[in-house]
Amino acid sequence: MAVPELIRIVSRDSPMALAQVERVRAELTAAHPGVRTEVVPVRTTGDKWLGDLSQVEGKGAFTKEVDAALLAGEADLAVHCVKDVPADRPLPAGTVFAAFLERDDVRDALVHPDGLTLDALPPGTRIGTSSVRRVAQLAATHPQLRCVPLRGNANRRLAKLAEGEVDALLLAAAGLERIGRADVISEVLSPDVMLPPVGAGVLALQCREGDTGLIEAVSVLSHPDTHRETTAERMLLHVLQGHCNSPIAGLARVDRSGELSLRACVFTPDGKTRLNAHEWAGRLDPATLGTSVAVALLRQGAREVIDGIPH
Ligand SMILES: NCc1[nH]cc(CCC(=O)O)c1CC(=O)O
Repeated sequence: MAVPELIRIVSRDSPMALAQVERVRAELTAAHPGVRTEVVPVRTTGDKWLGDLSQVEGKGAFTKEVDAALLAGEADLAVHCVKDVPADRPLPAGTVFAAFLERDDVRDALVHPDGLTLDALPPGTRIGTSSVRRVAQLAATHPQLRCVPLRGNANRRLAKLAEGEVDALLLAAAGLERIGRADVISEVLSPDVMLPPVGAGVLALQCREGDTGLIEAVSVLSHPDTHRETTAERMLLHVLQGHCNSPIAGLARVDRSGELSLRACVFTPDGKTRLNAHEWAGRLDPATLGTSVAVALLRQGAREVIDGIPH
């Protein structure tokens, strides 16, 4: 196998994204000593536009410019948070996932300056989050709290918290760890309290379809159980065909015996309706499990819930 001498890696230019690239570089050079890597940072629409994401044309606000650089040949390998890669459509034509890295923490975390936990927050506490998934679940379990729209990368959100624009934040624990700020976490929320989004904590490596040498070289970084979980979760989302305003959560897990299961929820924005499905794969392959759980949710009325939300 001819490993390319130089691999140019494209990614968003946020501190979290660049930390992700460093992990990929470290894993690549460990697997292929002697390989050189170069970083090609790009700023995406999602980084530039700090308003409502549903007002940005189409999905993929955090991936479009990265994919374009890959397709234009300005880089050879793209690093994405799977969570930010649209699952309702195929990957951009001419590109493929070459690997899913071992999954990090999937859970959301509460950041409160005085270290309070979610249940201890006083009524009216302003929680900075623009995630419809977080807002819906919080509305259901903690209606006394107030969600305030807040966008921008994790570092900017922490700055806004410090400035007093909000009283607390909900952020992915994995993201905080990546930027070296796990110290601000006051509580890591169990998936039973806050079910994570599809693809939480997973990094994907994407290549040009024809780049077979690179695809083969990069595929050694792939983590088989993460691949199974991610495949089930993304198929769920593909079948459900949600939109930017539809709160959907989904978490697949491979347990100690190697069994794959998938739990997923579809909510109304106020959290008052919560459709729930949980299935074990048994003899089903991961993608078929994703379809099966989606169909279970559709039978409970997920289509009507999703289409009934303005977008
Ligand atoms: N939408 C931004 C984004 N994309 C992925 C992560 C977290 C890390 C991950 O799940 O891979 C975050 C930040 C957050 O939600 O706090």
